[in-house]
Amino acid sequence: MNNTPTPHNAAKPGDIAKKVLMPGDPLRAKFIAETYLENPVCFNTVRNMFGYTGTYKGQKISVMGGGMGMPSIGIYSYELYNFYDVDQIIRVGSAGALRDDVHVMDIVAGVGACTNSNFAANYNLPGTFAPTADFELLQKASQVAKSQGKKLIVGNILSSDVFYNDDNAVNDAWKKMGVIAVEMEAAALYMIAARANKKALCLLTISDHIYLDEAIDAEQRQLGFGSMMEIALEV
Ligand SMILES: Nc1nc(Cl)c2ncn([C@@H]3O[C@H](CO)[C@@H](O)[C@H]3O)c2n1
Repeated sequence: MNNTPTPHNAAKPGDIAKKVLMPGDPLRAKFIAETYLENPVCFNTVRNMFGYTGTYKGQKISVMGGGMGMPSIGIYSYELYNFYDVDQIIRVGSAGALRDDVHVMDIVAGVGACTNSNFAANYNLPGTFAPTADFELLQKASQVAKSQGKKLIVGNILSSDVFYNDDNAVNDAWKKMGVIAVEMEAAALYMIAARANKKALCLLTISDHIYLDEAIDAEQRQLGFGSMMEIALEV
């Protein structure tokens, strides 16, 4: 470990567990810590990107917000992997469905993350990098979901730099390739993990549908998120 604390994370060496859950919203990180972890201790309040470490079924685990967008999760995940010796980060987020057979409240695992971002330019590659989830984490999540009697939809997702598309035709283009849903962080997390030779997985609860008129209320959002959390905590 070096450079800790960082400009973005006040945690000291040893404050953070090897396993980290990462929602986008730091208030969601606070909720997860207070709801699922025993004796949660806050290790970061820099920029209000809250991070906590506690135990779940006796195992040390941390939860920290990653923010919205690839630059943000790129900073926090880079520091966790490279400066705090974190082994695995599971992003637990929300996404908008593209496929017609995917609906709000469904739980999705991104085996791959397409992107319109230029994030990979950082690595000076002679071609197109394929950001992918760690197979062991994905396999475990699939097993846990099955043991909990839950459907886990596994496939390609899209990490977009844009929430408000100027031309929604872009959604049609991604949909024709079978992309399940759109969010804004997974591709960067997968690239940062690959470069650091660490593990990452993105689990998503579908909160919107780009094409179908489906919406969920706050209670359903909380319920759906909880169902996904019950999987993520066991991976
Ligand atoms: N582009 C986009 N589109 C839709 Cl329909 C989304 N639904 C949830 N998100 C996620 O929630 C935040 C945006 O509200 C982002 O962090 C993103 O990962 C979405 N991001």
